[in-house]
Amino acid sequence: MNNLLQGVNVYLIGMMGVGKTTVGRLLAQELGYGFVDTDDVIVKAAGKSINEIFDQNGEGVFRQLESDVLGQVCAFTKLTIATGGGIVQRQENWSYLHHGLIVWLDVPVEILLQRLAEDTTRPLLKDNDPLGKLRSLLETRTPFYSQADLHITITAEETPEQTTAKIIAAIPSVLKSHEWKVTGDS
Ligand SMILES: Nc1ncnc2c1ncn2[C@@H]1O[C@H](COP(=O)(O)OP(=O)(O)O)[C@@H](O)[C@H]1O
Ligand SMILES: O=C(O)C1=C[C@@H](OP(=O)(O)O)[C@@H](O)[C@H](O)C1
Ligand SMILES: [Mg+2]
Repeated sequence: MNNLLQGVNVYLIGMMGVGKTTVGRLLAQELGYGFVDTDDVIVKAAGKSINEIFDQNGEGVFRQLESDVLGQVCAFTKLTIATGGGIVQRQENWSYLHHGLIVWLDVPVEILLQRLAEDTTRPLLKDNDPLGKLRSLLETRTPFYSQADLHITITAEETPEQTTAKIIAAIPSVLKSHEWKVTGDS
């Protein structure tokens, strides 16, 4: 698989809680790739949590940091990159994402809510109606997520390992048609 990808980066996109960070780490191991989480890089660079960035500096500052990080990581190869759920909403980010293979992880919002019920690290979910918030974010973002090269739907019972295997099985189907023109006769 690694040979087939020829070092092309893999970007995981999708709603908060779909498992981009969890699956991204596993996928990187399977591919023999490095792993980067854009949220982690932002937190380290800013020296504060995502909640603190949103509270003290505002979402706009967070989004600019996110674009800056994405612009920097896309200069590297052999990376699996877990992005934040809102990265797709800035047009400029797509010019970075399209350097690699983009995988949309898609989980029903009811499952996302269960997974994130006790979570306090996602500022956008501090809402009186978190399910409504997730639904409305998904509605806004679906046209963007749909631009991914691969759409992986995930069921309630699926483990991160199973999702990782599904992504790996699906990658060959998109490689040949893609603009990086990854070569290979078979
Ligand atoms: N396949 C899965 N099944 C059950 N829980 C999962 C699965 N994948 C991720 N989780 C859990 O859901 C939460 C969000 O996962 P995370 O990887 O941080 O998602 P994202 O980076 O997309 O926001 C974490 O608590 C994680 O342990
Ligand atoms: O959906 C979003 O806008 C966000 C998702 C978060 O990352 P995850 O998708 O990894 O949860 C994080 O970037 C921030 O809280 C904003
Ligand atoms: Mg994450």
